[in-house]
Amino acid sequence: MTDPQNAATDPDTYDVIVLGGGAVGEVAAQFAVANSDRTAAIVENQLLGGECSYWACMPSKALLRPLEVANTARHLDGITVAGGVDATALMNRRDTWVSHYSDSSQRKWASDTGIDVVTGTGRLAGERTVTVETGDGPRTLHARHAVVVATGSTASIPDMFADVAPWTSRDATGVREVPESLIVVGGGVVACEAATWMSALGSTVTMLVRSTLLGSLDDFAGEAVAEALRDAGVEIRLGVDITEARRESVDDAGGATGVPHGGPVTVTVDGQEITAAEILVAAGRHRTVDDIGLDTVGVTDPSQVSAPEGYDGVDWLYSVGDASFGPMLTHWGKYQSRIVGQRIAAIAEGRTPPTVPADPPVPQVVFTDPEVASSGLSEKEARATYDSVTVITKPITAAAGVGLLRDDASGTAQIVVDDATRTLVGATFVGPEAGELIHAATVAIVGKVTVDDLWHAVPSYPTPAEIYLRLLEGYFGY
Ligand SMILES: Cc1cc2nc3c(=O)[nH]c(=O)nc-3n(C[C@H](O)[C@H](O)[C@H](O)COP(=O)(O)OP(=O)(O)OC[C@H]3O[C@@H](n4cnc5c(N)ncnc54)[C@H](O)[C@@H]3O)c2cc1C
Ligand SMILES: NC(=O)c1ccc[n+]([C@@H]2O[C@H](COP(=O)([O-])OP(=O)(O)OC[C@H]3O[C@@H](n4cnc5c(N)ncnc54)[C@H](O)[C@@H]3O)[C@@H](O)[C@H]2O)c1
Repeated sequence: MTDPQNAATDPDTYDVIVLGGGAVGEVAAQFAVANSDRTAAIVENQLLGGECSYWACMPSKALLRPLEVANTARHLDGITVAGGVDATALMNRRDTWVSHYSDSSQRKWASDTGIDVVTGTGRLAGERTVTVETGDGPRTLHARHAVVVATGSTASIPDMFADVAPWTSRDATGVREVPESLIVVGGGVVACEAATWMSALGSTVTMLVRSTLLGSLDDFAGEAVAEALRDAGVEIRLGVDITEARRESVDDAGGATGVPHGGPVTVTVDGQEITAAEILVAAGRHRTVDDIGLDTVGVTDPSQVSAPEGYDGVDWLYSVGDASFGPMLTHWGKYQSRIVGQRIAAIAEGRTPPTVPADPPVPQVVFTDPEVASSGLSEKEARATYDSVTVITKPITAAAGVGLLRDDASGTAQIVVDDATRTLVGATFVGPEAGELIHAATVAIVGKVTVDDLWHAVPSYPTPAEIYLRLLEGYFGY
């Protein structure tokens, strides 16, 4: 076996090994070697760039943005918009944004950055060691400094749906043949976003939701999205119980995505049968940590291997992104990767790693129409966390700048203030450009800016950001 400390010329020894080459793993490798002669390998068994680049964020937002623009244009007096959705052109746009499912530009980036990509399935095999099943046989890699687990997640398919070969989010984002009708199981972010574009593409969509839409956010967010989806023709059944799912002829099309997986699907929901041409199961995601050899390094509880501290004081093993038991969001995983990469670099160079704030707020944008954006705590979470909070809620159109964006603008803006420190601890916006508005709240929460100081941060007139002024006026009783 190679001695990791004396293997400078061994092609199988790297300073850092990243297991899993999604968008998050790439950033971990990049920051671990930046401005140094350190070496890194990323082990990847599908496309470099991972779920976000080919099957999640990029294709879904490529499909949703033109729909949002068209909807806005339809609601601006003074211009006329002809026609509806050109499904083929929309899917072509999606294909462009996923680089036609080729990772050649990502591989070029890795090569230009001095990072090796080892193609194959990797597993931890003892301390600082990763074995990889490559097309050319097995390889054993050694890490001088660190191994970062960035193996991501896969769609969860509850047992009830296993035999019907349902569509997952990969099929929905990769849609090639639009089913005439579609049952969507779930009321989370994937379900709401996919219902938006599948309905616009011409599918008759029925959402079967066991609780409410966007249940982790304050109620007004899910209610606004439900109303808009219903207006767009989506049937939404909330609080339902699905007891059976069956499909007479299953055909997985050789693993091809976005095409029918067989004949019609029938589900029994609250005792009643519903049949549709296809079914999309959007019931959350399962972290890919079960078969990656964590047991070979003594890890019995994968949730303990987290960014930024590493595992139980061990400074060579980290996990980031969807695999890390944190929020499953690309920007959050990339943030973890910057922290971990900087930490690995600092330790390798004998420096003290940068300090990291304990609980930075997690922002999220749901790209429905209306858009939903949140950062930090919901009202429910804040009330459970702090002794006393003040919640200020305004119609999003209370700022003239929002009303100007589109004639049908509607939605809600909310801030949550901790009364003890008079600082923002959460914000939620529903409405046009909500995703852009939320970053100011994130900055205020991270900076622990008091409402008294925010009062002097003057938003320009007439921009949507004036909604902050309305909220502060509400706080101060004007
Ligand atoms: C439909 C959809 C839309 C989304 N939209 C957004 C959005 O708009 N914004 C947002 O922030 N987030 C969004 N997300 C979430 C986002 O996609 C994930 O948080 C992000 O992809 C996680 O990145 P990751 O690198 O941790 O994991 P992944 O992207 O899953 O990458 C992990 C990689 O590891 C590889 N791998 C796994 N095991 C092994 C192994 N043993 N050996 C070798 N390679 C391995 C996999 O092939 C994969 O490429 C969306 C998710 C979905 C499903
Ligand atoms: N814009 C974005 O940032 C974006 C977009 C898509 C996905 N994502 C992320 O991807 C992850 C996965 O999204 P998701 O929507 O699949 O998960 P989710 O956890 O947000 O929602 C899962 C939904 O499925 C329901 N569900 C779970 N098990 C079920 C069962 N057995 N039967 C019926 N319903 C069931 C839940 O009640 C919930 O409504 C999330 O963490 C999300 O944040 C982010």
